[in-house]
Order: sequence, then structure tokens, then C-alpha cells
Amino acid sequence: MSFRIQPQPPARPNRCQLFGPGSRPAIFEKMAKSDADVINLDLEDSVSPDDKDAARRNIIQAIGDIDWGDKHLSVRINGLDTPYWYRDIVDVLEQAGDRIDQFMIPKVGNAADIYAVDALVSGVEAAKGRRKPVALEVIIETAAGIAHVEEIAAASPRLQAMSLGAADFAASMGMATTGIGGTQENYYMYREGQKYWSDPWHWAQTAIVAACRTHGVLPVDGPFGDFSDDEGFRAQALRSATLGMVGKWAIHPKQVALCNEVFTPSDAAVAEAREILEAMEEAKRTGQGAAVYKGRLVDLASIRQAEVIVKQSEMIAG
Ligand SMILES: CC(=O)SCCNC(=O)CCNC(=O)[C@H](O)C(C)(C)COP(=O)(O)OP(=O)(O)OC[C@H]1O[C@@H](n2cnc3c(N)ncnc32)[C@H](O)[C@@H]1OP(=O)(O)O
Ligand SMILES: O=CC(=O)O
Ligand SMILES: [Mg+2]
Repeated sequence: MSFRIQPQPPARPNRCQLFGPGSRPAIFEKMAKSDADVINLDLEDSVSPDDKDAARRNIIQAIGDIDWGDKHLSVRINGLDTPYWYRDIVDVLEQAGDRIDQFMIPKVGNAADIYAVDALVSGVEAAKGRRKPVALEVIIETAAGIAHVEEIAAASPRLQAMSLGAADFAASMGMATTGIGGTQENYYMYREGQKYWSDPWHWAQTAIVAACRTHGVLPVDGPFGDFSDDEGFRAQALRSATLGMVGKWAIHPKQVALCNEVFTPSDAAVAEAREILEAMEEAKRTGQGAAVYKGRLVDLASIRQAEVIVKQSEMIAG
């Protein structure tokens, strides 16, 4: 193992990121009252070009006017290849109050993208005397983004979270699908008359998790477009949680409860993790590095695995 200690990501719950278009202020109060841990007010792809200015004004006003409780409040800016992004940052930081916690940068391609946003944010913060530094989160949703995922994860101390954006990722990669996340009909193995569906998002997710865990950033699964398909959402979210992601986006309020269900360790999982820790305590007392728990091997690595579940549960419980 490297002598370098793996940094911890921010200790805040990030089970669900609920999105809403900045051009639809009527839903902001509903978003604030939801059970999502993170709110993403969107200036990017859910807002048409003609509505960008109005959406920005709506968000600036809502940041100050609405009681967001203890939610982590994030604004998704437009991409760095658009004429909107610098004004998204400058106007929000110059005109909105301190309640904003984070900017989400879409379609990042390399570390220099984060550097550019960091420099602009730092300049406006200094000029306005803002005392609360704004955090950053990014979406990996282009071929360049996934190719440079590790340098992106390392790019700024402001960076708190990184999401996989399945829709734009599929477009950028030239994937033959219009589905946003989940099972893809044509991605299967075939054997003796049977189809076995595979997971086209798996490799990108694992690359994101590894980059995030290396640099102390929260790895998050992005949108699941078919909000009528609860079981499809649950299956996607369970795969993400199993791979090490801490949460997922909700693009409709009905997906919030599903996120919280999947990304909150169950009572049974926590109880089992505590039992493993107890079994290992007992093993240590008798000078053993390994023990048997319910017929299976547990050893020092099991302590680290069990601690992930217990710590996550304690952090969520506050
Ligand atoms: C690929 C990407 O980039 S994904 C991220 C960007 N996309 C987004 O931000 C889209 C976010 N989602 C939405 O805009 C909407 O949920 C839509 C367009 C998908 C569906 O909107 P609707 O047709 O209004 O949905 P629906 O009628 O089922 O809404 C049910 C209730 O939830 C409310 N609601 C809808 N969306 C949201 C939301 N995102 N947050 C909170 N409440 C919401 C509605 O106002 C309605 O409330 P009511 O019962 O008090 O009348
Ligand atoms: O922005 C999200 C995506 O899936 O694209
Ligand atoms: Mg996108």
C-alpha cells in the first residue's frame, strides 16, 4: 500500500441530488421541502437559450428568499463552451447571498476547466469580500472527461463531488442509445438461446469511483431518465452503491425516496457490520488476525469494509 493516506471525502450526506430547471421557479419551494440532501438549481440543459437570463435571475432571488433548511445548495452553470457560464458565476456570486454552497460544472474535459472556474470564483469572492468559499462539483459526461478523470478529481481543493452524466456521456461517446442510464436493450451477451444483459455504465462508474476515492471527492451516479420505472431506477442505484458511489440524482420528486432508500445503509447491513467489528475485536483479544463469522472468513480488511457501512450510517444519522 502507498504510504499516502487516502483522503476522506466531505462528511455530509449526498444520497440524493434533486434537480429542477431554473426557468421553473414554481417548483423551488417543493424542492426545498423535499427529502433530498442536495438541491441542484439548473441553468444548463433543462433551460432553453431564450430563458437563460430569466432563469439566472430566478435562481439569484430564490437563493436568498427560500428557506433551504440544511440542504446543500448547488447551482449548475452552463458549460465552458457556451457564452453563458462566466455570467452564471459572476452574477450569482455578486448578487446572491451566502446561502449558495456549490457550483456544478457540466461537461468538464480536463483539470484546466476546473482551474478556470476556480480562478473566476476566487476573483469574484475576493472582490465581493465573500467569506464563505463556494465548493465545486463536476459532471463527467464527455469522452475527454472520462479520459482525464483522475486529473479532474485532483484539480481543486474546492471540488467536493463528481457525477456521471449518462445522457451526455452516451452522446459524446457515440453510444447507440437515447436511454438515460439503466439497462440498454442492445447491450447483452448471448449464449444457448438466452440473452444476458450487461452494464454499459460500469466501466465509467468504476473509473469515477477510483478517481474520487484517490482524491477525497464524493462519487455520485447521475440521472435515470425513465421516472415511471422504479425498479429500473432501484437496480441502477443498487449497482452504483455496490460500486462505491454515495448517491444519485433525482430528476423527478418521486425518485428522491428511492435514492434515500438505496444510499442509506439498511438496519440489517449496519447490524451485520457491527457484528463483524465485534467478531474482529474478539479475534484481536485472542491474538488472531482472522476469524470466522457466519461460516465465512473475516480479517483485518473486513474491519475496513464494515467501518465504511457503520461510518456512512452514523454520518447520515448526524
Ligand atoms: C440529463 C440532465 O441533465 S438531467 C438534469 C436536468 N433536468 C432537470 O432538471 C429536469 C427536472 N425535472 C423536471 O423538470 C420535471 O420533473 C419534469 C419535466 C421531468 C416533469 O415535470 P411535471 O410534468 O410537472 O411532473 P409531474 O406532473 O409528475 O409533477 C408532480 C408534482 O411534482 C412537482 N415537481 C415536478 N418536478 C419537480 C422537481 N424537479 N422538484 C420538485 N417538484 C417537482 C410538480 O410541480 C407537481 O407538483 P404538484 O403535485 O404540487 O402539482
Ligand atoms: O447532465 C447529465 C447528463 O446525463 O447528461
Ligand atoms: Mg448533461
